[in-house]
Amino acid sequence: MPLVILSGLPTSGKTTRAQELKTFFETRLAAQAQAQDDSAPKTKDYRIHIVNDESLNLNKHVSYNTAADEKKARGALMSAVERLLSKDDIVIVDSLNYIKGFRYQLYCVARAIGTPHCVVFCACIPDRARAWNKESGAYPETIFEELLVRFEEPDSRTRWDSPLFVMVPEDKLPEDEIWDSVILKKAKPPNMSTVVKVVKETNYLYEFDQTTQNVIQAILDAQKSGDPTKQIKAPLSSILLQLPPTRVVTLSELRRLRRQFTSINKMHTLLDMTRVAEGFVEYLNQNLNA
Ligand SMILES: Nc1ncnc2c1ncn2[C@@H]1O[C@H](COP(=O)(O)OP(=O)(O)OP(=O)(O)O)[C@@H](O)[C@H]1O
Repeated sequence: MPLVILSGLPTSGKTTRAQELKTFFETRLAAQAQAQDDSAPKTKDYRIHIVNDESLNLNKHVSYNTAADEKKARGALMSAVERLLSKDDIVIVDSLNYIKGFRYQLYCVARAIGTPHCVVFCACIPDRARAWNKESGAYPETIFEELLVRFEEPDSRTRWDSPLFVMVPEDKLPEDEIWDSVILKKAKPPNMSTVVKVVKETNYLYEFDQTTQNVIQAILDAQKSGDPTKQIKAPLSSILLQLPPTRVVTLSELRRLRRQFTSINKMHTLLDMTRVAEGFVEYLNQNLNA
């Protein structure tokens, strides 16, 4: 049965999704068994496993410390997948899976035993994942920031990242699409998130630049004409921008923060422009008022 590879930034909601997926598979498989044959034994003849740091007794504060520690942790993950995956076992790999070469190796394990696979990408803006990490204390701050920079986002154009299901924390799990592609193994039309992604990639950086530039322009306009203590409504953002009340923000400062925000986020080509604008406003609120 299939291998489901989760991928996402640290503390972006992967384990939450893994549990949701497990419950979904259990419910749907049980309903299917019931519908097929009422006299069928009620015991399940399939197993569903979540492989993650917790199941492997790995400590995030240690596993990502050095390249050697990471290699060891990835080795443990890979061995568990190789041991568990079979025609009767669904394996959900709940880990960052942020290196494309590693996702390729996982895909090869599924191929080797002739079972389908898919990638579920938990897309989440870095600021939100950062806030969740602060709350949960899952990763030390420096390790969190390093992982953010190194993250290699899944790309549905590669065979090992396809089929790819992309969702932000608010999205409903695309249960039927996942079921069709990895359990029923129907030939899959590109899913909506994939289509949206491909369209976006062409213009993404241009739109990203325009969106963040518009936020900066809104600040400059407000500073020129208005009361600097008021909150500014920047284009596309429902989150208000709060300027520091006691000083004027310079253009070079804004440009520097925009460069930083761009370098952290430009890889995340799945964000729509509303999220980019709001992410940038939140980033400015944090950094201008620190
Ligand atoms: N949709 C959501 N809404 C609100 N909070 C969420 C949501 N998803 C996850 N969280 C919170 O974010 C934190 C991290 O969630 P979770 O453990 O699922 O992430 P993860 O990506 O598996 O983390 P890790 O990288 O540590 O394995 C938790 O404190 C959880 O409560």
